[in-house]
Amino acid sequence: MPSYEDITYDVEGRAAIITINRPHRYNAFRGRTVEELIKAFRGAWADTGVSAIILTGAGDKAFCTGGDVKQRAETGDYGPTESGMFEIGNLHKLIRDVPKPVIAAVNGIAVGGGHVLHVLCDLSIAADTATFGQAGPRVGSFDAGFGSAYLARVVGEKRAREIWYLCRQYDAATAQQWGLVNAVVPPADLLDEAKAWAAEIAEKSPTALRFLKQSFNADTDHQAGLSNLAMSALDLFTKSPEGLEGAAAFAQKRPADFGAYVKA
Ligand SMILES: CC(C)(COP(=O)(O)OP(=O)(O)OC[C@H]1O[C@@H](n2cnc3c(N)ncnc32)[C@H](O)[C@@H]1OP(=O)(O)O)[C@@H](O)C(=O)NCCC(=O)NCCSC(=O)c1cc(O)c2ccccc2c1O
Repeated sequence: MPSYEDITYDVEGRAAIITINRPHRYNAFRGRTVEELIKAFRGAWADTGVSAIILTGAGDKAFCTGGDVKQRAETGDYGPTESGMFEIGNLHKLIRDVPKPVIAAVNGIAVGGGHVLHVLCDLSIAADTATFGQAGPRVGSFDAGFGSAYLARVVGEKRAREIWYLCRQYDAATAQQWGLVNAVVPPADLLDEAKAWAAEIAEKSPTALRFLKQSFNADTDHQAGLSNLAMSALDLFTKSPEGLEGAAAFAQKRPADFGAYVKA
């Protein structure tokens, strides 16, 4: 069993429970977090005792607030990793490719890359205190891959554009009305509800579920190519003066000034 610093990994019954465990940073991910999430998802894939995977965040404030903007403001990247790579694109593909249903138990704020993670999960159950949104254009980032294209499949073009262009936070009731989440429950019931869904899934044919997941994915698998392109673009953009201004403004708790970057 690998030892983890940024996440916890547990198996209860036939459910693997993966928890992002950086509450001091509102469960924002750095390179190491992403690397550990990949190991955990691969472990759950390989474990024949696991029928479904629950992804959640530690504490009651945040599910995941995306990339660690403070780390980015300090070092210009998301910090060191064993592989030397920041593998968020591979994590996105893995959540889709693991042939077992992934349930997001959204226990608080899901924003930026954290919002993208729940969107990519097969199912989302939210605490009624959870909030949802994208933040990239406010902090010098964007996800022009699954984070925008697949989001538009889930909520429709107009709503996806609103979410990205305005960077607002939406409450759980709105998220449910928009089809972003399957169910909303009181915070105290969230994990039990997710486990109950996982137990219900565990009674079903794993082979049927595997084929169904692959079939649902097939229609949007071309977005993986778009995601590769988007991550290459993002790597360049987040190191540009415009991208760095967004991260610096967040870390310095001031509004970003992107005025110099408007192009004709
Ligand atoms: C999440 C918030 C809306 C919460 O606001 P609130 O007012 O409730 O709380 P605070 O702002 O006081 O935050 C509490 C505490 O947590 C720290 N924190 C919150 N979010 C982050 C974060 N993402 N990184 C680091 N630290 C965070 C915050 O600083 C406070 O700590 P103090 O010690 O200072 O008190 C609000 O916090 C917010 O808007 N957060 C930022 C959300 C955000 O911009 N996320 C990142 C978007 S970019 C991204 O996710 C991303 C994803 C990718 O996949 C990429 C891939 C490749 C390259 C780049 C990528 C990328 O940038």
